[in-house]
Amino acid sequence: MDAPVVIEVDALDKRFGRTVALQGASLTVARGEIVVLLGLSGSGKSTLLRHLDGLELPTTGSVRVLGEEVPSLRGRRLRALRGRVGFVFQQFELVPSLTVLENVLTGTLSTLRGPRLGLWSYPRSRKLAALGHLDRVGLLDRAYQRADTLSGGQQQRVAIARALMQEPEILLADEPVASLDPESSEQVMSLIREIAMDAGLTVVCSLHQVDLALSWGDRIIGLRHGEVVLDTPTEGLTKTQVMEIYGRVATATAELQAIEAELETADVAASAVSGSDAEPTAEVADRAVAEEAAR
Ligand SMILES: Nc1ncnc2c1ncn2[C@@H]1O[C@H](COP(=O)(O)OP(=O)(O)OP(=O)(O)O)[C@@H](O)[C@H]1O
Repeated sequence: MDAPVVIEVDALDKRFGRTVALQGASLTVARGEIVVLLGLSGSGKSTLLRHLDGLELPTTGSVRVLGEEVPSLRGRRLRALRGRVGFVFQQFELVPSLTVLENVLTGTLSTLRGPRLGLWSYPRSRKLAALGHLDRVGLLDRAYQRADTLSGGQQQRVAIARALMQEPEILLADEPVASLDPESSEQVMSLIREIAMDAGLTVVCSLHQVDLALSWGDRIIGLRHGEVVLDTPTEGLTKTQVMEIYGRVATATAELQAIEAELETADVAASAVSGSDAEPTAEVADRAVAEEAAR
């Protein structure tokens, strides 16, 4: 029997003033699927993900998640949905001055009454659960360390443990490794996949690297200028085919060249950084793209 559909987006348009962020985006995701949202910066990946959690409202179109029409949800019903959908962000969004354990515990706040100040204020069962999730992400020995003393990769693993506190059915990840070096990126992506497979989680993760999308996801949904231009399983798919699909929909040669340049630059930066103590890939890639643009 086919797995039930848990995410259903239909003809979604989103405008911010005169900026068109999404146009006619439609997709469905079945329970347990591990999907990559692939696209360049500005293609609408974050905006799409944010609609799935009710953080953005559509201009037109519909967004159904776990059977709920998300834009119509308010108050308690919206919080209940968000409790079933974990979110991991590019910049981790931890509270730097709190311990790792307290940060993980904040993942449970929506289910507790009243504010929580300090570790003692959380029920013991939650603390044990938080320690279990920290163990799962390999950071049990860092539980009492301040979050801002950890490396970027470790902070993202804490953010994953925090999302797991909700025991989500769906995990959304918005460029979770964009600010990490290649080695940490690989660890974090592997971890997300392992956890998803173990728990039968549905994952939608935005990325801009074609190679990573191909090696990590079961399926790629490609966005370009807010439109879905690709929706296909990754098995048997090659980078060249992905580029061809983007090429076919690119209206101007210059635009296609820009796409290729950005993807190539990211690859070159990745190989330049791996195995050395150079600066993180994303920064190298961003600077190279900026230099290219300035030429
Ligand atoms: N709150 C906002 N107000 C105005 N414009 C916005 C807002 N959020 C997104 N946009 C615009 O919508 C478009 C899509 O942005 P979005 O962040 O979804 O793209 P993205 O693919 O996630 O890019 P990135 O990887 O750089 O975050 C961009 O042109 C962006 O400037």
